[in-house]
Amino acid sequence: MTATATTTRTAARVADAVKVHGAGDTAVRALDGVTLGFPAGRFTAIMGPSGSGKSTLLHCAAGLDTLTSGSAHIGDTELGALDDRRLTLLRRDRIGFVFQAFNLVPTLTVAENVRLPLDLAGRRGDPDWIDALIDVVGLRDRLHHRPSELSGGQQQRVAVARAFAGRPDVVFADEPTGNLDSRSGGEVLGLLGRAARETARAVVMVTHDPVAAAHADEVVFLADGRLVDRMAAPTADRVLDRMKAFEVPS
Ligand SMILES: Nc1ncnc2c1ncn2[C@@H]1O[C@H](COP(=O)(O)OP(=O)(O)OP(=O)(O)O)[C@@H](O)[C@H]1O
Repeated sequence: MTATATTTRTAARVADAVKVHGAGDTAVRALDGVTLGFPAGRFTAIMGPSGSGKSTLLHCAAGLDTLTSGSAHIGDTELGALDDRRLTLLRRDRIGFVFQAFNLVPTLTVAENVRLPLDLAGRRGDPDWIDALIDVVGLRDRLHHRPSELSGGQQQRVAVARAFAGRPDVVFADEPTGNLDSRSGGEVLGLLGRAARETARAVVMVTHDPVAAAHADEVVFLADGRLVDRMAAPTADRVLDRMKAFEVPS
């Protein structure tokens, strides 16, 4: 029998990740030995109580912050081995970001905003890829509009297309629907999952919202800086129940 080539590539990962913020009496161990991989083609949500280390994990996995010990990789590249310049280039060329604030440039059109990271990097990019992205996010009839002429949901769809424009290994999203109503938020979340699967990229999202997390292929739960649970094929009710279990009875 021939072996099938179905092994999923791990787009980003952390191993034994420890992050201590501050020093001395005020030191906080925000990550306490997390080992976790984010597969290509999958949408992963990170959940956990306030202060459990979600943002710290996202920032360290994305090279926006450095680990105290352990390692973080994007593809085969270990982030701790890079100097500041190489880390900046890696973030620019191999990682996409989507934030709660859409962060679009108001004077540029939709098409120009999507291409912006490529233009700043002096890269031509892949026109077919960008063309396909425009269809995935459903903005073909808005390409020449400016952000102020778009709804919040449409603006965040532009930000999603921009995050994928440079064919990154992984897209990190930090509360991407925090500024959207539930319908637009649902559209953006559906889009993040579809973009992950159709472009075979990893999408990693931090959220507080069980409804948002239910759009992911898998939810990972942090508590006190540790990975304490994972849930495949999540539903909002199951995620909510799992979150309730973190609440300490008073
Ligand atoms: N720059 C910092 N300096 C000191 N402590 C920090 C810093 N950043 C985070 N922390 C602490 O590290 C712990 C984890 O914070 P983090 O922001 O990663 O948690 P979180 O799960 O994202 O929280 P939330 O859901 O409230 O956004 C918290 O105790 C927090 O107070």
